Amino acid sequence: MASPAGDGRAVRPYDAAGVERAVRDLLIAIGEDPDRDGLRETPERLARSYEEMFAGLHTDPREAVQTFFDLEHNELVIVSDIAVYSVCEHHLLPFHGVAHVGYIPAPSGHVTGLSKLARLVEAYARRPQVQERLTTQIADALVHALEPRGVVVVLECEHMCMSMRGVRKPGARTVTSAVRGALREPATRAEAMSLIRGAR
Ligand SMILES: Nc1nc2c(ncn2[C@@H]2O[C@H](COP(=O)(O)OP(=O)(O)OP(=O)(O)O)[C@@H](O)[C@H]2O)c(=O)[nH]1
Ligand SMILES: [Zn+2]
Repeated sequence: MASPAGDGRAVRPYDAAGVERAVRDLLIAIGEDPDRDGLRETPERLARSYEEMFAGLHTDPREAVQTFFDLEHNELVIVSDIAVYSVCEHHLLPFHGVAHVGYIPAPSGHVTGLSKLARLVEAYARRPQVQERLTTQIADALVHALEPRGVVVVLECEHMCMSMRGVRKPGARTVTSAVRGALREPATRAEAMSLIRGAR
């Protein structure tokens, strides 16, 4: 156990061979033949896919926000409709949708590159997640990196575990938000929410 991923957790290195073995066992357990033509390379493919989809376990996502600009802007900056693809930790099925990320820089705080907000979303999304934690982690990482006056993060996602199985309600949208600092004030929060809605 080593390499803390920015939140104090000890994380084992990615074990591709272990994933391959597990996927082969899974195929057998569901009643499939892992040696038939179409499935022979599936354990290796899925091991490669998981390495990509769970790469955020092995990085400190906060490193995504380390480009700062010396520019004065004391009002809202919002990047909306950032595509989100993550995996729910309950069923290991995808959830996907969009993130809207905004902040108000502090006079003495940092302004970062716009793409860095999307990189931050991406880094935390590439872990087994629940939508609430993903939302909170993005907001708290921005507070930590930028020391802004305020932060707002809104995620709107559809969970495949609710669409293709279980309750089977395709199209149901889960909306989560995390709001910090000055953006908790009703007027500022309302402005942010109307800008997010207006961008749609
Ligand atoms: N709060 C929260 N719940 C989630 C998230 N992703 C999936 N879930 C829920 O996790 C719950 C797991 O419920 P369980 O009763 O343990 O599992 P289950 O029998 O498969 O539940 P069903 O999905 O209702 O069939 C379900 O209600 C899912 O909808 C998420 O990001 N946040
Ligand atoms: Zn789920």
